[in-house]
Amino acid sequence: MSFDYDLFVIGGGSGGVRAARISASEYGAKVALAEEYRMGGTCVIRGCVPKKLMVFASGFPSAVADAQAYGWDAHIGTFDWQAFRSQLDAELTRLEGLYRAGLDRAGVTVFDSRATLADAHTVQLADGSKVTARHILIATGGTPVVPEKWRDMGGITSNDVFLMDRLPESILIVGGGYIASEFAGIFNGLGVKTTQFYRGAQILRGFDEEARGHISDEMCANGVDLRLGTDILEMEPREGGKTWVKSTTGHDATYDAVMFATGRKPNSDGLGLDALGLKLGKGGEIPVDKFSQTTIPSIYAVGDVTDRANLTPVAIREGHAFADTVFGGKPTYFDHALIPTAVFTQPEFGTVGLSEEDARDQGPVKVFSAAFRPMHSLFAGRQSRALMKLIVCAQSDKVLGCHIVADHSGEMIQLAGVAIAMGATKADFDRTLAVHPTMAEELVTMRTITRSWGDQGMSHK
Ligand SMILES: Cc1cc2nc3c(=O)[nH]c(=O)nc-3n(C[C@H](O)[C@H](O)[C@H](O)COP(=O)(O)OP(=O)(O)OC[C@H]3O[C@@H](n4cnc5c(N)ncnc54)[C@H](O)[C@@H]3O)c2cc1C
Ligand SMILES: NC(=O)c1ccc[n+]([C@@H]2O[C@H](COP(=O)([O-])OP(=O)(O)OC[C@H]3O[C@@H](n4cnc5c(N)ncnc54)[C@H](O)[C@@H]3O)[C@@H](O)[C@H]2O)c1
Repeated sequence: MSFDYDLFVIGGGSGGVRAARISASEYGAKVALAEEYRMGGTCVIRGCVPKKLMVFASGFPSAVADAQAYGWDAHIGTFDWQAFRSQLDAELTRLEGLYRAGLDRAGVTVFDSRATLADAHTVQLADGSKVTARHILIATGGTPVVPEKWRDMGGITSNDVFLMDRLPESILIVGGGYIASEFAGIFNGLGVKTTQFYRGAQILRGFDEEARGHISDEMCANGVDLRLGTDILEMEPREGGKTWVKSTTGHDATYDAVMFATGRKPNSDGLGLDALGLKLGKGGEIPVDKFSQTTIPSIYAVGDVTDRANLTPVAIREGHAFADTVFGGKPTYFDHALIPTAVFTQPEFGTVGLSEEDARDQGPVKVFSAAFRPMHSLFAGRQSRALMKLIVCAQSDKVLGCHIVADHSGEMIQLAGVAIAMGATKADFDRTLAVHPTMAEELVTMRTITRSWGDQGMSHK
């Protein structure tokens, strides 16, 4: 049977673009890709990139305050959201152009259109036309979810933040995950009166508990009004686009904006998968095997739509592995076991491997933990503390986890991730010479065990 293309990719985000480019340029496949919004997907257009630029923008007031302590006659002035936004828009347009150019160079045909599946080898475009392909890759990403009760009440999500006409004077952020906690720091840093509601006991569920507590203390000290064990009880739109909210703890206030960062769901609705007999998971994710293949052999899926680990580098690796497997003749899969990641809260959180809680459930561990006031902020008179933590298997001496709460910890954790992926032991860390004076030197100079857990009978895998 002959097809129009060897591969049709649905979705021009991190996973889809990588898969399309590698399949076409390295393996000579005839590839088409459909994108319904803007090339680059969530990461480039409304995720990692604009978010990180907002993190940078929000860091200047504290940098200027530090500058004063260092002897500079420095004053911050006011923040011009419109000026920032036009720079931001121009940068995103530039990056979008680079993505398009990359696809073009690789010889990928691009359809600026929504695409759905008509059958196991046929894609239907928004204008009704149909295109056939030997393989179809679904890389449609995810979308923010607002709790049903509060939809249509004027709340915003991370998709809307980058398109705001003006900076709100006050904001309520609902949620305790990556997005809520990052944006609480961003808005607070930009001078917006920021309240965060999280219904659970501590933000950033699933991460190391000591690190979560440390971040939340620092966020509060920086001025975020973080209310734990708190959710929205009642909500009403008010004049001038404001919103009145009553919390489950009896507090009520009117906010200029309410942002829901209450999770994301895979973009699998309306793709036509049901009709093909492809059953979705409970959260709408497309189930795949380790090679990203669905139960229909010609259809694969990568990235957030599969809800494995919803991070850009993961989507890219999955997309690349797909191309190597299907067109490169090298069966390859991405192992999701050890994922270094950073949460761009203020202070930043870099983390890789097991939390203290997960590690001690699996066997005996030694914990090395140090909280201290780093030189840079100490001199500036700030009280903020950094946290460096290593979780070590008591039997093998292998470092199982590393958790850093400090400025630039995302940069540090990238390198700690290399050592841990290589199976480094605490002794390997210890015999590495310190780089002085840095914060990271603490990672190779912690000699005293802070805590030990478990009997000495078992060892970690
Ligand atoms: C606010 C925010 C901040 C983030 N920050 C980080 C970070 O700092 N670091 C990190 O690693 N990750 C971060 N992420 C997560 C990261 O953005 C995602 O994990 C990553 O973009 C997933 O890539 P993907 O290819 O699966 O999907 P996406 O990048 O979402 O791409 C999917 C594309 O498919 C298109 N599409 C959907 N349906 C169709 C259809 N039927 N037809 C045609 N096109 C379609 C969409 O328009 C979209 O462009 C962040 C996410 C958000 C929301
Ligand atoms: N720095 C990064 O790498 C980065 C940054 C942003 C996002 N991401 C990725 O995007 C994913 C999604 O981020 P997210 O923060 O939207 O999701 P999340 O799942 O991490 O957090 C959602 C939060 O909303 C809360 N919540 C859910 N339903 C609620 C309800 N009905 N009422 C009140 N609270 C509710 C949850 O308890 C949780 O705290 C992340 O898991 C991550 O993989 C990564």
